[in-house]
Amino acid sequence: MSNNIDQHSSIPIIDLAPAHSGSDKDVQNVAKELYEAFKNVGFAYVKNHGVPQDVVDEAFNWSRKFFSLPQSDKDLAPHPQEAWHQRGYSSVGREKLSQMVFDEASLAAARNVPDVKESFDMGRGDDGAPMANVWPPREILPGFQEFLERFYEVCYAAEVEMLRLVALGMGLDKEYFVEYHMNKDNQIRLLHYPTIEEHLLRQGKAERIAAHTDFGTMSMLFQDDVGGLEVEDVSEKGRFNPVPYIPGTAVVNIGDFLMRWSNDELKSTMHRVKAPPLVRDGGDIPKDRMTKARYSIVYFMCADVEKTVDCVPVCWGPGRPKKYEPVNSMEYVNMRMEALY
Ligand SMILES: O=C(O)CCC(=O)C(=O)O
Ligand SMILES: [Fe+2]
Repeated sequence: MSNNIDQHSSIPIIDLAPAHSGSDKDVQNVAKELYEAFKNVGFAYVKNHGVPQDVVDEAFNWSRKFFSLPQSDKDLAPHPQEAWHQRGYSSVGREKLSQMVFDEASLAAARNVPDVKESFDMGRGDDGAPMANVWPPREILPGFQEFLERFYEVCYAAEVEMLRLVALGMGLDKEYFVEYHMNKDNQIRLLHYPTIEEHLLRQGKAERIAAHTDFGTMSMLFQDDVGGLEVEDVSEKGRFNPVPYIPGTAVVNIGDFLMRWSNDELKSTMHRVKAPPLVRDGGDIPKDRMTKARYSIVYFMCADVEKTVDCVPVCWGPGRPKKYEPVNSMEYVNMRMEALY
C-alpha cells in the first residue's frame, strides 16, 4: 500500500528498493503502487529511483555554475530559433508555457505574464540524434558537457526500470514500454528561477512556470528545497496543492503522450511553480522582499521519434473503445513544442 492517507488526492511516496533486490512478489507490489499512483494522481515521489544522491548533487552544482556565468557566456549556447529544437540556453522570459493554446493572439496574450526562469536543454549527442545539442564553448565551463552526458545515461537507466515497473503494474509484458524507448530520445532541462520580488509572484504579475502538463511519456524532476511546485488536485479542478521537497526522492509524473497512449488511464496532471509557501512570520510581506532562487532539473522521457503508438492493449476492449488515433511520437511532441516560443 502507498504511504499516504488519501491516495486519490495526495502524492504517494514509493520506494523502488524492494523491486531492485526483492522477490517477484516485491517487484509486483512496487509495480502496482506505481501504477495506482499514476492512475489516481499522475504523480509519485520516488525513492531509490536509481540516480545516486551524489550524482544529483553534482548535477545541481553544474547547474549553479552554468547559470552563474555572465549573460554573454550563456548566450554563446543559444536555443535555436525553431521552437521544436529544444536545445541550449533560453534566457529569462523567452519561453512561455501555455496549456493547449495554439493561436497567435492567445499566445501573445499569455506572454504578458512572463515566466521568470532560464533554462538549458540537452539530449542525445550521437550522430543519429534528431536534433543537435548546443553546448557552450568547452573552455567556458570545462567538464559541464561531459557531466551532463554521463548524467543522461544514469537517468536513462532509471527510466528503463520505471518503464518496466509501470508495464508490470498495468499487467503488460515488462518490456512493453521499453521497446518504444530504445533510442534515448529524451531531454534534460536545467532550470533556474532567479530571485524576484515576491509580491510580483503572489499578485500574479510574474510567474515561475505557468500551469501546464508535460508532453512526453514521463518526467523525473529533481528539485531543491526552496518550494513552490504545486500539482492540481485530482478531485478539485483549479485547486493546487504544494509538492514540497522530500529528501532522497524524485518527483515522477506522467506526460500527455502516455496519457493518450493509455486511453487516459494514466493521468497527466497539471502543475506549476509559484512563490514558495508562506511561512507564518506574523506580518505582511514587505513590498521589496525577494524570493529565494529556485533550481530544478527535469529529465523528460520521450518515445523514440520514429515510433507510432496505438492504444495500449490492456486499455481498451469491449465497452471501452479507443479514444484516440495512433500518433507518431515526434509529430505529437513537435505540435506541442510549437506553442512554447
Ligand atoms: O521547476 C519545477 O519544479 C517544475 C518544472 C516543470 O514542470 C517543467 O519544466 O515541465
Ligand atoms: Fe512540467
